[in-house]
Amino acid sequence: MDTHLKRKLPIAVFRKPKESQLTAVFQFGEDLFRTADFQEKGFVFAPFHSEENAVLIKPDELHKVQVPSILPTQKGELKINDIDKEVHINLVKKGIEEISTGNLKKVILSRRVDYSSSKKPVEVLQKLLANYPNAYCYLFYHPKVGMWCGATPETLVHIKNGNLSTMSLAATLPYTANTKPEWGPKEIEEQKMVSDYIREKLEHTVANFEIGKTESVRAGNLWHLKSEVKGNLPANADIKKIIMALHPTPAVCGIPTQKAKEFIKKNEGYDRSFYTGFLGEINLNSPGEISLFVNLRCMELSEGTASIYVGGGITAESNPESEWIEIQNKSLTMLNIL
Ligand SMILES: C=C(O[C@H]1C=CC=C(C(=O)O)[C@@H]1O)C(=O)O
Repeated sequence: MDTHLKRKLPIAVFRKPKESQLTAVFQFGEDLFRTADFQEKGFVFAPFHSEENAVLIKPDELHKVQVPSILPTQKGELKINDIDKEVHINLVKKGIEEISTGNLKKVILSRRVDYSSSKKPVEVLQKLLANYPNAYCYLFYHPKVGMWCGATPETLVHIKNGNLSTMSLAATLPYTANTKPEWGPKEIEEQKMVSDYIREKLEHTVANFEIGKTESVRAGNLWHLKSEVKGNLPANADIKKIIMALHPTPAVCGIPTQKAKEFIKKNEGYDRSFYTGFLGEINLNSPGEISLFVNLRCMELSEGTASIYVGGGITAESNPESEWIEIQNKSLTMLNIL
């Protein structure tokens, strides 16, 4: 992996949640390929704004190894970056105002924070694997795209043997050991909006469509609300259409989707790039097997800088100060690694 990175060649390395196998996809040659219809074989990496097709890393060589067991890192003093607190609070207030006009029901508002870091990518990946066994941990590099890594708790879609599964994941509270979180109406509504959206998008395409019960799940130092979703695909299903119907869900964009997208583009004041896009394997193990995740709890690594991306769902009930604390807590997932 080190040699490949030194030669500045495209690579994607990932480990699925709760699994111990690490997969590395090596592409020889720096061509920038894109998927046309998700029928290709490889690893895809898609930005939030999907005007262009997702980047594809072709598996010129594929390696699967067991993840070496590494102990989780001891957490030291964390330096949270409070710069731009006012900027974010004002953005959230603007979101709440827009919701009060009836133009939007929900919008995810985010920011990017730069930290200086000289950590080697391999070391960052090792730490992600050791600290977040329940997350999808990855490292992605393409000389024409950049270097990204993360530990995401959110599935976009899995497809295998015609069975489809996804999840409705939203709402956040700090993780507390030994006690289950107490969710308020704001959080319950916030997550329900995601479930309703998925229902609307898939119910008529997928047979035996079913949304499971909502449960609290841990993601690092956070709790979220999650419902599992499943169904069966018809034999002639258009995979690209299904993926693009789910991306972006109101867990990362908002309701209604188009208006929320426009609000985000106009007001966030930075380019989300691949944050809140999606990534993962397509047809790598067998034709028709797809395993995609939403790019959350992630960072972009460039010379001496690690840029952490975080956001949170804003509804009519949101409190700007609490939303600020929430994204600070979310940024700890990556900050713990640096
Ligand atoms: C947009 C993010 O999280 C989403 C996923 C789970 C909970 C969320 C929330 O509570 O707002 C967000 O919808 C992020 O981590 O940057």
